[in-house]
Amino acid sequence: MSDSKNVEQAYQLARERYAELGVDTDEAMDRLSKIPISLHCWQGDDVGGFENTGSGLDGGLAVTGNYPGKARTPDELRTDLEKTLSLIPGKHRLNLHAIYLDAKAKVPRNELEPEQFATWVQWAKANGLGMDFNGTYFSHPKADSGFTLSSADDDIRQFWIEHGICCRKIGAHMGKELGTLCVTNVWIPDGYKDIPIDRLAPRQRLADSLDEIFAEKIDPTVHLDAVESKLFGIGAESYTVGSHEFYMGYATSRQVLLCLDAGHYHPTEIISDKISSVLMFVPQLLLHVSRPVRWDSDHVVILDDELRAIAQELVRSGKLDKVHIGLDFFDASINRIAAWVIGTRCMIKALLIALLEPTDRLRQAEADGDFTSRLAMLEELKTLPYGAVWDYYCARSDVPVGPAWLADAKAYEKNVLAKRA
Ligand SMILES: C[C@H](O)[C@H](O)[C@@H](O)C(=O)CO
Ligand SMILES: [Mn+2]
Repeated sequence: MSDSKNVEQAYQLARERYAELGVDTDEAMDRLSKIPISLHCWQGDDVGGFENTGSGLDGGLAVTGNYPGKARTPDELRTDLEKTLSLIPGKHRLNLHAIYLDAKAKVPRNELEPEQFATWVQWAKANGLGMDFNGTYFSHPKADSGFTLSSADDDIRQFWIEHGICCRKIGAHMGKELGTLCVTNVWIPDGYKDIPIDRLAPRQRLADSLDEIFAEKIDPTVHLDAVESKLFGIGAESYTVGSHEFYMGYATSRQVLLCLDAGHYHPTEIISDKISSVLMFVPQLLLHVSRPVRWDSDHVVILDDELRAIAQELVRSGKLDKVHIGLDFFDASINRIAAWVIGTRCMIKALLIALLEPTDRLRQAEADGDFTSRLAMLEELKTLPYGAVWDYYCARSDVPVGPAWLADAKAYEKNVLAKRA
């Protein structure tokens, strides 16, 4: 009782501080509550999926750690997601990969249909969630050569084109069923470990394959396509077919969404600075918010400078409605539910901080050439009591305030995860 009184009192003080700067904290919270984050299913089981083919994770991806209790079945993953979502304020989305099908019999990836994802759609409906989708072009014998949609082998390339076509149909079905548009993302691992002679031909084949996948027009109010670039992967260090330049050109010329993954660039490159440029040329963006530590390590997202900069850019640009915010990290060295909760709460917190900024005032200082005030204000804003607004937002959203969620996650670990040994 006294805790909630403290939260309320701290909020009222914070509200006044922000009001002095012309910022309406209630309005910021209302806007925040309408921004969905697409939670990636693959944090729950280390990108394993439920195909049960015995193929390990590949495609240049790596998950480190062996924390006990990972989800082994679709039901376990859904239960873990329910727990996770109960600790995060707001209404969000689920981002599912094709290898997370829920089917009794084995179904080849080039024959997948909405039927194998029916339980996921039912579950999403029951929980008021939208869904996004991804083709899985890795962890499969037909990806063993290191090439999929850009393969020189016509059979292999055809197999993956068919997979891409199936996935769009599944994504469109999800969008229709759930009444909220689904983004289906394409990421492929194709590349060479060592220096290639022909850099062009695989890229030409990739463009042709994508054109075939995207040939059928789908109602953009139920489904959109996205393509994701990458700098390199383990085992594909010298050449990645789907580079940034390739996909920037492809997405611009075909007017599909570009996916910016925070871990897919040179170590000092940041996606926050790309958002405004890219949005000038593509209709919408998909983000894979991640945290690269020295490489594309997919660490759990935290409230660091780049996360804050991404959120600021989305708010300041006024383009929140053109950007689909997805997460992409996987850490098997800590409690997986906690990893989801930490990363997602940080993403939402970063958006709240950005929404609490007196942007018009800062913009005016910049327009006036008063860079002294711009810098001074940016620094002063860093110590304003956004934590009190965040706590109040959690309380009014009926989720734990402050670190209280951790006890809940630990209890779940003891009562559920630990029993999965
Ligand atoms: C599992 C994801 O699809 C994958 O992480 C992809 O989005 C990526 O970022 C690959 O590095
Ligand atoms: Mn990604």
